[in-house]
Amino acid sequence: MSHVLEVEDLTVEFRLPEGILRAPDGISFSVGEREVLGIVGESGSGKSVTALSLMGLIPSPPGKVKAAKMEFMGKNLLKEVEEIRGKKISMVFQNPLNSLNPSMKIGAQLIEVLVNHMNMTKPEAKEKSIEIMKNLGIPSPENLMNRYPFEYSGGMRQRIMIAMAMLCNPKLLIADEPTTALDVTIQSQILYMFRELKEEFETSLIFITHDLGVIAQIADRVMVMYAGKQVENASVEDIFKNPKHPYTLGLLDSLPKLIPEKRKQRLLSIQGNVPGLLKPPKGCRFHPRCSKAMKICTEKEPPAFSVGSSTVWCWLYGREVANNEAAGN
Ligand SMILES: Nc1ncnc2c1ncn2[C@@H]1O[C@H](COP(=O)(O)OP(=O)(O)OP(=O)(O)O)[C@@H](O)[C@H]1O
Repeated sequence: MSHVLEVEDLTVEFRLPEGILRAPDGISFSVGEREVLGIVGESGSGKSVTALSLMGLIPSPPGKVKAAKMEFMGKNLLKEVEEIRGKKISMVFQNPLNSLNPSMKIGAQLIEVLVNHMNMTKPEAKEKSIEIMKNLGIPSPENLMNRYPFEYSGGMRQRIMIAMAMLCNPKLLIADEPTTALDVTIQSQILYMFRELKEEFETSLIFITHDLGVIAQIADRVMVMYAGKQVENASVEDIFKNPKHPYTLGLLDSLPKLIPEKRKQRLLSIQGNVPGLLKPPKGCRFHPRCSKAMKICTEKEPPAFSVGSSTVWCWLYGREVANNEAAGN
């Protein structure tokens, strides 16, 4: 699969009065054409900062983005993000009210994006906006153009934001917890819309959530983050059927309905809290909460280990590799 996005060793450093906070801290990942990469992890793991860094939206100071590679369709995002943002990469946030202008009619907001970014005339922009909303299954788009955001429910506003993000036909859409504020029925409708959109517009998607249930419905590949680090990167099938990292197992434990009874017995529930990132634990950041932690986990940060088609940052798999090597296999 060819990649639209390749990221190597991405770190965002915040220089704060209390010290330096790094989240994400040295993560690498890629997104293939029409692939949905789900990023999952507890609050504060660095999911949003990762997304904002791809959009060039990290406030500086205090933030500084560093990466060995941050390439989007052959362009260096560290240098050329201004030309790409809002056109070839767009983003949808959790709260559409913060992104929509409350005092402007919806139609005027959509038209403005196309006039400014795509050099369209107003009639062309109006026609295109209506076409995109129709493609996304938004009911009565002509009528909607003459209304204000407050006249619609949260779910409909989020649909409008998705239409707005799709106006310039982006190759990559980043959605940061876009369904978190919505009730479950509306949430599945919006997830369905994202799935359709991928096919309709041939767009790749980065979908950020703290909810593995949502990941199960939308992602092809999953990056699990913990305290600024990635701990596992695997296909959605492997994450659910053959999870590797004790943290992934712990997250799955909170989803009893999706897990066969037998496996549930050996899963761990995650005790404790995500550590403060100003002074993260030495070695593996998850070790203070991990029932399988070994001495090495408290001393040395785990490198990436390939296990089948998954990549996992955990010494449990390093031990296997080390033992195999010692046995001469
Ligand atoms: N502008 C900023 N200045 C200082 N620190 C920041 C800033 N933005 C984020 N951080 C810190 O970076 C870390 C990662 O935050 P981030 O918002 O990416 O987490 P998250 O995984 O998206 O969590 P949530 O699910 O709560 O949004 C947190 O410790 C946060 O306090």
